[in-house]
Amino acid sequence: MDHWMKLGVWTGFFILSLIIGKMLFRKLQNTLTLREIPSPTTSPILGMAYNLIKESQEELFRKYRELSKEFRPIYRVSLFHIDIVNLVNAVDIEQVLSNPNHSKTNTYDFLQGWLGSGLLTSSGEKWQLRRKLLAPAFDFNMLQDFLLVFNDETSKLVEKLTENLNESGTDISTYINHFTLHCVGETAMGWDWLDEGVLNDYRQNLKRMGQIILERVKNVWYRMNFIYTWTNLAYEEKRVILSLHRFTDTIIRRRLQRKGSVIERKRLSLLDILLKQKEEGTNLSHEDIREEIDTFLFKGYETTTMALTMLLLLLANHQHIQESVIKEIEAVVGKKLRPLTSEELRRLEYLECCIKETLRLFPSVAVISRIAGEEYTTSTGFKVPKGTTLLMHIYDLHRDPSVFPYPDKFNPDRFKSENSSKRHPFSYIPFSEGPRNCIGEKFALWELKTAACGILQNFRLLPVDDLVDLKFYTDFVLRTSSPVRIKFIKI
Ligand code: HEM
Repeated sequence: MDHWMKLGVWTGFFILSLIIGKMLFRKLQNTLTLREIPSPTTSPILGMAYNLIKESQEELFRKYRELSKEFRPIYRVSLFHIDIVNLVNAVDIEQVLSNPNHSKTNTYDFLQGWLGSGLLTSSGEKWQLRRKLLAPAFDFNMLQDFLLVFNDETSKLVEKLTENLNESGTDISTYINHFTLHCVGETAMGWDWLDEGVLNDYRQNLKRMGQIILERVKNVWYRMNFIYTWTNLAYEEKRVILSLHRFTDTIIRRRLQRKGSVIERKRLSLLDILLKQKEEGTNLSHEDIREEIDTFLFKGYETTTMALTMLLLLLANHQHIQESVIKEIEAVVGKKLRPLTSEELRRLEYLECCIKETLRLFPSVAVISRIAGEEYTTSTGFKVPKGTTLLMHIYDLHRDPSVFPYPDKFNPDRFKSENSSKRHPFSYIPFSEGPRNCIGEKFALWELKTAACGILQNFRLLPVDDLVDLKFYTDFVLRTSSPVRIKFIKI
């Protein structure tokens, strides 16, 4: 090696050391800044990673609830060397959600193989374009079309429940899953002609996809792409994604093969809206369309399943509240099952309070995350460095006793306008808030109201299991780990 070459190597080595040194110094500085934030005592090196590996998902869910209670409004946990800041109060959460510089975390990257960079997973300019493109699919006129689907599917749900009445109670998951998947499937793609067997496979694949992502979130090694790629789980994920994509591709292709322009169809689905935009010159590839359809299904299916399940369970366990809802339905709609109008839905105000209270106690999306895009100071004076992972625990925010007295009690009156108008706007956020709030909020409310109304016109709901015995866990959606049973008494 000649003199100049040696000099070059040493200079390179020196510059690299400087860069690494600077990074380590910044990491140390950030760690010291974050150490100011209160934190539970955990395993010294592993931190919460120890709990992630060792404990069941139900146990972890319970542990986080305890931490939120003990450390409200803010606490820090660590996973090996990574510090995570947990927020449990309205002011701090507003600070994060209303600032677009705080971006989504890499947990959303785990979804990219399946959902590409669609509305949920994209950011910046691409997200803005997509949000604008999809907004017409959720406007009042489209919702009126979607209501036709909700009405049809409610009739089928009531029919199925009637055929399968069970003295010892019905495990409602099969029925609710079927209802919500059909609602979102038909409104997204107009798939009313689909075969049940194909749908069943699709449902199984969706479920497995959720489990795979949970495993990636839980297992620190699986978070590292260069290790994950070589695992059996990654291999299985590829297979599941292939099936999910094949399903959506087939539907898009079949729709395109139908005669005539999509603009001429009367009852439109989200797919029609996107194809219409393409016909009118918007630059949308087949993959772009598929990723939005898949996102719609992913976000619209299990969130509403959980909400409807918990609404029925809470009503079964609170007979006097169920009676009041039934009285309202009789006054607004009558006793006989029939298609509802949007005006009738609007007038079912007490039912809406029950849905809101259900989503307060059991928000389908229990936690959302962001990466701090810039350094900022929390309401209680702690500095949060740029790049910090932030978890916002909607579940615990909704159980803040200073905002919701007797927080564990099911009390829909909290949402009557006279009781809720003075609350901080970020103290109740089941659909999130700020620019990245849920685009499907109205869709979900209309669907839930239609189903609950049809069911209560036909059945009295009685409890089978005690609510306090239910165990929960969460991945992208809140879930129960045991079946939810209700006794349906036909009237
Ligand atoms: C009870 C039902 C629902 C709940 C509780 C819910 C909740 C949420 C929450 C909390 C977010 C923010 C996620 C985050 O920031 O990480 C979100 C986003 C989103 N939701 Fe929903 N959702 C529901 C139903 C639906 C439905 C029915 C659809 C579509 C049909 C839908 C589509 C979306 C989409 C596309 C986003 C991403 C929006 C964006 O980033 O611009 N959701 N939802």
